[in-house]
Amino acid sequence: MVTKTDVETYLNFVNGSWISASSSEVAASINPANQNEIVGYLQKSTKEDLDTVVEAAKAAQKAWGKLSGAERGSYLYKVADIMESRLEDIAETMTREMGKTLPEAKGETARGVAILRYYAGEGMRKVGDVIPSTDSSALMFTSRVPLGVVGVITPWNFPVAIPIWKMAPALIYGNTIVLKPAQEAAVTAAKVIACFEEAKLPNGVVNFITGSGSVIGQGLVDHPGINGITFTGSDTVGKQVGQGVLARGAKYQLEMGGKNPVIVAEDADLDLAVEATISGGLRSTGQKCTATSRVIVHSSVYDTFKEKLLNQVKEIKVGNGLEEGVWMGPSASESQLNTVLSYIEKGKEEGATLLLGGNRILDQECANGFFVEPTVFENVTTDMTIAQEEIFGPVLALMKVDSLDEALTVANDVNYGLSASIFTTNIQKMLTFINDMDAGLVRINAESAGVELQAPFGGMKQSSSHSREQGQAAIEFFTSIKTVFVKG
Ligand SMILES: NC(=O)C1=CN([C@@H]2O[C@H](COP(=O)(O)OP(=O)(O)OC[C@H]3O[C@@H](n4cnc5c(N)ncnc54)[C@H](OP(=O)(O)O)[C@@H]3O)[C@@H](O)[C@H]2O)C=CC1
Ligand SMILES: O=C(O)CCC(=O)C(=O)O
Repeated sequence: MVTKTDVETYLNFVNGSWISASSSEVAASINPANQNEIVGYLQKSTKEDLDTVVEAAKAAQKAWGKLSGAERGSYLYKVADIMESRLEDIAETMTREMGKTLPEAKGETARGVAILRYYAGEGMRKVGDVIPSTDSSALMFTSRVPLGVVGVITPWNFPVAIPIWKMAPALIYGNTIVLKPAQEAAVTAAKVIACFEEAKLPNGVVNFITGSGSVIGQGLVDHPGINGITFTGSDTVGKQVGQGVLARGAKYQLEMGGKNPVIVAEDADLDLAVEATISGGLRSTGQKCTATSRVIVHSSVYDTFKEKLLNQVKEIKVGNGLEEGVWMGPSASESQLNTVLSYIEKGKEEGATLLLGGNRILDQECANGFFVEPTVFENVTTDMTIAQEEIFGPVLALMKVDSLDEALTVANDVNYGLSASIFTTNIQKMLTFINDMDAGLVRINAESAGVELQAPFGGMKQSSSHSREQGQAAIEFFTSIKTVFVKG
């Protein structure tokens, strides 16, 4: 039975104050490890609420943009310190709200802190170049200006890291922001915003509004007061966001799906490859856009690799991510669980062989949650749905090949191109893979997941809008270049 007692209601954060939505309606965010537990209630905001939020962000932008980068950076350093002091609470909320294990949630929150400090430092770095003019008495240089108000639309799978890796660069380069987090992780996002509140950024610089994707997400996309949208989420919604923003001439950046392969060559260190396949594919219950989902293995080592993999996957402890010793939590929501189960059914129908898992876990401790067994298929061919579509669940598809050429053909035979790994000890194979793999991140002897905050992140093909986030690449989206010509 669901009880409402002691459950906090989270408000929108607008112009420096927490306020209710005009609808007076709230939506519950529930714990996917125990659907009877409500983690918090969130505002069901309306288009009118959104207008107020955008107005606040717009009004604050000029003064914020005029601060020096160092001044803006000093605010981000404060936010980082506050978030670090609240790491335990934020991480625990994340685990309760979207299911990833507590150590992963702590790691992600620490990463959020590090991203804030990285971009705080960016406030002191160069933003332009001096370019020689053909006129010898003139000075020509580039400068960067903020876009204005940036709409930040984020998913539930990295409820701290993704909002921060979008908000921190937006802010350091002088934009103000409106964050609309995914409903399934909005309590965690509210706790992140509370760190910005505590750091006393000027009113209106950071704003937070919850509500449905179709009303508030789409409302941001269509809003004339929003100068740029940065989005991470599904392929379908991402394309809709891009088209909507383009239609009114604003700027957009999309990070969408992946169908990431790992190639295991005949000369691979198989123990390393097994460990990385499990970590890359099943950590966070497979809910990473960089998760390994296709495991392309050379026929000469296939049987040994398979046996080692199955032996280790069988040992995975699934359960509530708050409990010590649990390696894999639940799917983040009932709808995500049903999506994963329907892909597993599709895999069976289309002729793949189910080697392990494949079921919802309904035993005592897991009965009220959205748990699914770690699942391994073999005899998967590239035309099958489970070899083509992003599952976002703990499902590995084994595919047998006879050469690196064949492995690369299979690996590239998808619409996505986010991340890819190879396990090999042969330098020539490494170089061929680096050259011929169509992915924004190519990783050698390392799992497909794992992003470093100081390096560009983004995909090829339909994984992104061909832009890059994080590191210094972020400046390209969050600013416009101004070319200045000064005649002496
Ligand atoms: N690449 C990645 O990192 C991610 C990929 N995914 C993929 O997407 C699938 C579905 O996940 P889901 O969370 O539903 O992803 P969505 O793309 O639906 O959601 C991402 C964000 O967009 C918002 N949104 C929804 N509809 C609109 C709209 N019309 N206009 C603007 N914003 C909108 C959502 O709000 P709200 O939460 O209120 O719906 C959420 O904040 C997963 O199974 C997975 O395959 C999901 C998450 C991350
Ligand atoms: O692998 C990571 O750390 C980041 C993945 C990511 O951006 C995502 O899943 O949305």
